[in-house]
Amino acid sequence: MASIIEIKGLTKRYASGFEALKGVDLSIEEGEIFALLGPNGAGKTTMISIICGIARASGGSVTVAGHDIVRDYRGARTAIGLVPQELHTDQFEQVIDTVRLSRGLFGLPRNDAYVEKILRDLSLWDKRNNRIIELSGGMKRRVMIAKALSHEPRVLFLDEPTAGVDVELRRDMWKLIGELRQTGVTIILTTHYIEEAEEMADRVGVINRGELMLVEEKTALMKKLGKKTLSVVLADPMESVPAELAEWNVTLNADGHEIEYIFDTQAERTGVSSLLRKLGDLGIGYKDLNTKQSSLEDIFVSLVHQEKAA
Ligand SMILES: Nc1ncnc2c1ncn2[C@@H]1O[C@H](COP(=O)(O)OP(=O)(O)OP(=O)(O)O)[C@@H](O)[C@H]1O
Repeated sequence: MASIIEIKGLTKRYASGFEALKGVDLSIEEGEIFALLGPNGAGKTTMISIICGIARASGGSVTVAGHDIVRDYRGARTAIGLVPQELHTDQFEQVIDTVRLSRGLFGLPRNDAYVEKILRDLSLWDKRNNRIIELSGGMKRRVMIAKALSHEPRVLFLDEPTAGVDVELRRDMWKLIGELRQTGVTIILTTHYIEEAEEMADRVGVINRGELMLVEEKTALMKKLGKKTLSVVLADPMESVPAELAEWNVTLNADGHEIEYIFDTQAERTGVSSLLRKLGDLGIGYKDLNTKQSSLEDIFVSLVHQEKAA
């Protein structure tokens, strides 16, 4: 797949001297959904702001659809739709007018059929004549997306698309973003919800303290770094974990019916069979065994720990 964004050696030092980006290299492929995942203050918004021409880089280069963001700002910016973290738009304007206006700001001729399509895609067509102030929070967010799409960009940036929204709305947003991808637009979203990256992204970049710690296909990331948890459902409850199981570092659940063992699927010896043998030796019977994959949350926590230790 061809890349649509090329970021090389990107740095950002704020006037305060704070280094928010410390040499980021990243290439985004056309048509993918890329999640930039990181804790508060990691540098996600700074990176998006630079790519979108809102903030100036201190060093490095970025091209969007082949246009250098500094030398050919207009070309780069035209290829981008940005849905910022904060919702700002004229509250008294009608939905359809605000979307038409956004398109006009890019110097494009009026195109009622296209505007109708995006409003329909975003389930806003029925509300097209409403003033923004009359819409619910979720609808307002969708208006921001419609505005960002109004000039037919090739890349859509969503800066924390579901920050502060309830679970139901978050699921709607995920579905919507999945549908937008079907239209061929490349989507880059920032999030600190691991669940969100896990749900939607093709690839995930983990950023922490201005450094891109890793970029991986989501499934490969899960496989590579994923640990698994083995749950052993006991035939009879235990009061405490026998000393003989200390080397596996197992935990006993509150009612004593289940023990859990976390193991590395990539390790030469996972410890699973030796644990089960030991249970047999100790005469501890079990009724069921389950394993489950660790989430990105676990992966992220272990990455940050590894970095701290280094
Ligand atoms: N104008 C500024 N001047 C100085 N420091 C800044 C400025 N803007 C951001 N920073 C700092 O740069 C770092 C990165 O901020 P940024 O907003 O990019 O993080 P983020 O990953 O988007 O975080 P969040 O998830 O909280 O939105 C933070 O430590 C922040 O305090």
